[in-house]
Amino acid sequence: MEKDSSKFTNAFNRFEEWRNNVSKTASDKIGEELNLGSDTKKDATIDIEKLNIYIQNNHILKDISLQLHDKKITCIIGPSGCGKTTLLKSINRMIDTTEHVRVEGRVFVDGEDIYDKKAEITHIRKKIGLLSQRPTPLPMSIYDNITFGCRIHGMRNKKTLDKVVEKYLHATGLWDEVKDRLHTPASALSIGQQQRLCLARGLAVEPQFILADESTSALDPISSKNIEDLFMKLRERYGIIMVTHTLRQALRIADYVVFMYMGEMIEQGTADELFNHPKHELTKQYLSGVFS
Ligand SMILES: Nc1ncnc2c1ncn2[C@@H]1O[C@H](COP(=O)(O)OP(=O)(O)OP(=O)(O)O)[C@@H](O)[C@H]1O
Repeated sequence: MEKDSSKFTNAFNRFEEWRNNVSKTASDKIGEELNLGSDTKKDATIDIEKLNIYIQNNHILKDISLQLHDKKITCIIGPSGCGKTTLLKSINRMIDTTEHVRVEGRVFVDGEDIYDKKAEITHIRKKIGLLSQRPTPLPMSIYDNITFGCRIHGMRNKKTLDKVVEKYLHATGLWDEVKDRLHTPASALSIGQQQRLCLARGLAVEPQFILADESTSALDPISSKNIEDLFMKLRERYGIIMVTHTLRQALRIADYVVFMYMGEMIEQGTADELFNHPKHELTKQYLSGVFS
């Protein structure tokens, strides 16, 4: 049995090495092309205070208090059904789209209580973009996908919109791949390209935070690595909060980790604290594969 598992680990490590080599060119290019300009953006935080969420009277999130950091990647991990996606959706009020939901507690984004009666949802979602599990291009051209949010927020000038399209296609390493077909349907792009386009669309409205819900799980290994590399670059400017099922992915990219179990936040800390010195027995069991 031990022999089998070491065979598996060796095969996995060889696969990772291959993937790193194959994706190196693409990832170098993203590094070169990602020019987001000088960073004058002030650091923001997300403060979650005693958040409880009930769906159809089931207590889904239990008394979560947590601070999420700007310019860092925080990975939310935990077994299936523990509430990771619900937590993510509660941070930009996507949870409001769930039927029979009740929210108690408060979520402050850059000091603003997003559950305050006066809070404006469009404004909140502009501050906190969401990248879903599967790419969700709008049924329109590449160009219109990127400018969609900007137009909603009142940007009309054609030259400014052209600049936005070029900037964020560069930022996501897509410019060279699509610059000659900006006005063709986004649906014709590969799945990996579509996911980068969705990220470019989210970035174009200048959010403070990016939420990513297993955003690489539907992608092939190379496209998945490209998105990971992008996140590593983007954290110079944005706070990224990412739900992942893959512990190896969290190990590769997380600055902070939050471990959840059955609706509760069991443990949180820096990646080093949580992976190398977990305090809670449940965290230790989860990391060692006792349950998944
Ligand atoms: N719209 C809904 N109606 C009823 N129950 C829901 C709804 N959305 C989520 N739940 C329940 O809330 C709990 C948490 O779900 P959630 O999707 O947040 O978990 P998760 O940790 O992201 O799971 P997974 O890793 O499998 O995606 C689950 O028991 C789920 O069945």
